[in-house]
Amino acid sequence: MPSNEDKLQTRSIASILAIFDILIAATEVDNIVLDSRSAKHNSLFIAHQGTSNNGAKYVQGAINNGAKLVLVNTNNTEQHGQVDSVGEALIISFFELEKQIGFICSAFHQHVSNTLQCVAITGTNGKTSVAHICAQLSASCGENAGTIGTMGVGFYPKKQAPIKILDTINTTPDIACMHQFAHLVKQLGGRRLCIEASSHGLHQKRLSGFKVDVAAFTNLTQDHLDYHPSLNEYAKAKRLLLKQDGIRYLVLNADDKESHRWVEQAPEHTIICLCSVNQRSSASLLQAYAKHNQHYKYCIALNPRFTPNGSTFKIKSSWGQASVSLPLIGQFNIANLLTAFSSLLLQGVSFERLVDAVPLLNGVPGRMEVFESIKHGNIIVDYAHTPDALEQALLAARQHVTGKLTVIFGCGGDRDNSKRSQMGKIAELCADEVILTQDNSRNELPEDIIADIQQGIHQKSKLKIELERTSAIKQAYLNSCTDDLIVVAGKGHEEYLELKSVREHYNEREYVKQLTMEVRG
Ligand SMILES: CC(=O)N[C@H]1[C@@H](OP(=O)(O)OP(=O)(O)OC[C@H]2O[C@@H](n3ccc(=O)[nH]c3=O)[C@H](O)[C@@H]2O)O[C@H](CO)[C@@H](O)[C@@H]1O[C@H](C)C(=O)N[C@@H](C)C(=O)N[C@H](CCC(=O)O)C(=O)O
Ligand SMILES: Nc1ncnc2c1ncn2[C@@H]1O[C@H](COP(=O)(O)OP(=O)(O)OP(=O)(O)O)[C@@H](O)[C@H]1O
Repeated sequence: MPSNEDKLQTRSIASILAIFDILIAATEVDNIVLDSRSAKHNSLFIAHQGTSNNGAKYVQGAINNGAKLVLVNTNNTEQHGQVDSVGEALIISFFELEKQIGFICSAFHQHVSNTLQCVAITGTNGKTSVAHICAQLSASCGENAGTIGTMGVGFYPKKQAPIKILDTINTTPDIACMHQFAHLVKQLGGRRLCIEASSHGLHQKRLSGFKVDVAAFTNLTQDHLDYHPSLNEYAKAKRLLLKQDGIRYLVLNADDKESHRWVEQAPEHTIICLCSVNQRSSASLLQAYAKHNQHYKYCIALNPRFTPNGSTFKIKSSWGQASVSLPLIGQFNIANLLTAFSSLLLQGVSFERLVDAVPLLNGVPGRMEVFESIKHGNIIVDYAHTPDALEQALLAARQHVTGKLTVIFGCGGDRDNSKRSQMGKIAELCADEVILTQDNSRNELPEDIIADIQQGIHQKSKLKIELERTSAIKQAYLNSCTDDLIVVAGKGHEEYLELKSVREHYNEREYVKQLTMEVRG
């Protein structure tokens, strides 16, 4: 496998600049970066206007790190193409640079996104799950697929175990990284790319120049109100995905009322697939609707039955119907499956092959991941960190427990604090015991965050507080019986705890695995 450092087949930067009437001598750059800290020998650094800073401040830093070429914005047409030198580096002024960053990065990477079947997923919850389910199904059906999102850049080769290529800081990385990572996936033999489009990423245009074939929307509930001024603005940011280049298909969650606005604003000629895990009534309505409108398809799940390890249900769709057994916990994973399934059907993957691939699915690490125990209750490690996700996770867990359901969670610091008491309320309502602990408290005191969560909890008899996360898990575990279930929410796959702005190593999945094994032995 090529490492991230390997040189990719890229286009000459001089030929790209020539499109904009900027003529420079043949100059080879190895990569394009928007962050001076990632610049290396032979990089092109593009000074991008961010939300709080302008990349122009970091030109010298990029040059110190080895950047050979730098593009900086000018609003003066006469300065367009002006070249200054600093040591051996060239700094080129570019008129309205911001509008062309996507094109430049895309052209440098041979417009790779045009050559991949790209599925972009947005929504408050389920993006990572859908992206990974989609890539896994694709690989099982014989088409290698890559993923870009919260879990970094991944690759699902057909007939082999998935590969983690690299970690990313953001769910939706910056423009230069998006094109570069897509190129890596292509280089590994990827035919499909499943990407997570976060509301921040869409609002900050991190998908500029990226061609998307299928846009999928999972759901909308409250999150990120520290960044978006209102829920309406947050919803609008998500709908920016509709403006992405190349969209031919939309996959929408018909059970979420926000989907109506997606339908209203859908680009002309897109084919829309409506998914539903709701009751028969809505399902037959969708079916009838799709029959009378050639722009609509449907994909619905009927009669779900929950088993200890997942669910069985019938899929009815514009492409056919079949009974399936899904080895993932929770009703929301049925919805996630339908979204991934429909995206692939729209792109021409065979219904029968997809149906055969469903029982082979593996869960996404840290998403409703069950650690079984013989002597005590099982533990589920989950990434729920929004009110809706916590509710869905606990409702799902309830379907798999006969004894006591305990939830252990905290909330992140320096982020939307209005969700804290709501999460407290949901925990009290859906679990028998609530243990509050620390999450990534960042610059806040964990005690203050816990106090905010407690505002939503009235039955104090249900409540325990244990600041130290592993102690909270251990205590709950040792006090549990075999028919009890413990859900530890918030950290999922992450391998750190961010306290006082310092990231300490912390791997909850490893800890829980050890704990359940130790006591077993
Ligand atoms: C608030 C926010 O979204 N910030 C993101 C944003 O930063 P920014 O626009 O403020 O960048 P900036 O600091 O103004 O810098 C401007 C430019 O200078 C560059 N720079 C900056 C510093 C430096 O030393 N050298 C340098 O070259 C930056 O790379 C950037 O190109 O653009 C950066 C590059 O794309 C992101 O890394 C950064 O994410 C920060 C780390 C972050 O925490 N973002 C979170 C809120 C986020 O985006 N989350 C979503 C997922 C949300 C979800 O869970 O659904 C995500 O997609 O990750
Ligand atoms: N379709 C869904 N609806 C509601 N909750 C969901 C759904 N899918 C997953 N969840 C819950 O949300 C949590 C996060 O899931 P996932 O990582 O797939 O979402 P995400 O949108 O990628 O989140 P993030 O943007 O924070 O990375 C899961 O651990 C689970 O508890």
